[in-house]
Order: sequence, then structure tokens, then C-alpha cells
Amino acid sequence: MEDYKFLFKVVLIGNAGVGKTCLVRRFTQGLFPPGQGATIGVDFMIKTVEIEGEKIKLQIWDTAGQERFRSITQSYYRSAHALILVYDVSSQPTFDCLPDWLREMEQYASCKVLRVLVGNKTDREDRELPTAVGEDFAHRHNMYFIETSAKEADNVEKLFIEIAKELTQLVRSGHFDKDSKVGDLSPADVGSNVSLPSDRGNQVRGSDYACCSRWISSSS
Ligand SMILES: Nc1nc2c(ncn2[C@@H]2O[C@H](COP(=O)(O)OP(=O)(O)OP(=O)(O)O)[C@@H](O)[C@H]2O)c(=O)[nH]1
Repeated sequence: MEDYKFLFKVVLIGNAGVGKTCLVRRFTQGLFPPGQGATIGVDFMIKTVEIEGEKIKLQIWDTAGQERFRSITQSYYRSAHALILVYDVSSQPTFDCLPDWLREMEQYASCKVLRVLVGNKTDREDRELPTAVGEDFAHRHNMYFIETSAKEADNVEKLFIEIAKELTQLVRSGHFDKDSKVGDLSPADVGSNVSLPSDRGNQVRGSDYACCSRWISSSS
């Protein structure tokens, strides 16, 4: 058995070009990749972090933002413990699409999923979305909120560490079924220390979202 306490699946979604791949690369490899292409379908990376002396393995799924991959990427929502919905603070259209992404989440993800809204590219000088606008959206939809810059490595570590902390607490409090089986989308190396949202698929009950409605932080 591998040496970790919990394995969590974290899935990034959001419009093409908002910086999902850069956030994942920054966190897992510590770099800001120069001019890379759009994600095709889905990609994943693994990073183990330490939370209160325990090793927590994060399996981070980076999905393609382009519409044509939507049916592939949707199938990854259901086994996610956390969904990170990313928009670009310098692009109003990426923010305007958030309600569509929320509908997708409600349709395809577990109602127990931890939902995080991320406003990326805070380093840009042509910001269109003030912090308060993102905060307000997250608040209204019971999501955590944080602003990041993958380029400047601002809040990226914090984003993933806070998710790992929160998921660890949720598992310990019985929010997820501890020993439920791994979904069919997992790679072969997934060990037995895995917890999954027990309530999958379309059975969304609005009230269940309240359990995930806290803030991580906003950079101001
Ligand atoms: N200024 C700035 N640019 C960023 C940041 N993050 C990403 N970018 C740029 O935004 C563009 C798109 O980044 P990606 O990470 O490929 O975006 P994506 O969301 O993964 O896109 P898809 O794979 O098509 O869904 C690239 O040119 C990045 O260099 C950031 O924090 N600041």
C-alpha cells in the first residue's frame, strides 16, 4: 500500500484559456509553462502534500475548456471530491459563463463535492472583474473563493493546500463514505485509502451545498 492517508480527486473546469493548466503546473511542478497549447480532453497530475503530519495525495485533473471536449470532461466530474471552477479576472466573458459551468456541476457532480471558485491572472493590469464581484458570486452559490496568479505563483499553493485541509476534515467528519470504492476513471495505482463522494450523479439536493459554503480567502 502506498504511503498516504487519503487520496483526493480535484478537477479543474472553466473556459478555455483561463489558466487551468498553468495553475496545475505551477502547483505540481513549480513552473509557469511558456506558450503551450490548449488541453486536449483531460490530463492529470499527482502531488502529495502534508496536512497535520499526514500525507495527502492529490490527484489533479485538468480538463479542456473548449466546448468540443465537454462530453469527455463531464464524465470526470462525478468522482471528484473537489471541483475548481476557474475564470480569468481580465476577461468578463469567462465570468459570464460561470452560470453555465454551475449548471454542469449540478448536473454531473456529486452533491457532496467541495466547490471552489478561482479568479486567476491577478497579475494582469487589464483586470475587468473586481475581487468583490467574484466574492459575491461565490457567496451566492455557496462556494469557496480565492484569487490567484499562476504566473506570479500567488495563492496557488494556498488554493490546493486549503482544499486538501478541507477535504481531510470532511472525510474525518463522515461527509464522504470512507471506504467507498474507487470509480472506474481512476488510474491503476490508486490505493485503498480512498474516499469518494457517496452520493453521485444527478441526485442534487440544494441544501447539501450548504455544507461546503465557507471561504478560503481572497487576495485584496
Ligand atoms: N498573465 C497571466 N497569464 C496566465 C496566467 N495563467 C495562465 N496564463 C496564460 O493564459 C493562457 C492560457 O493558459 P492555460 O493554462 O493553457 O489555460 P487553460 O484554462 O488550461 O486552457 P484550455 O486548456 O484551453 O482549457 C496561456 O497563454 C498562459 O500563459 C496568469 O496567472 N497570469
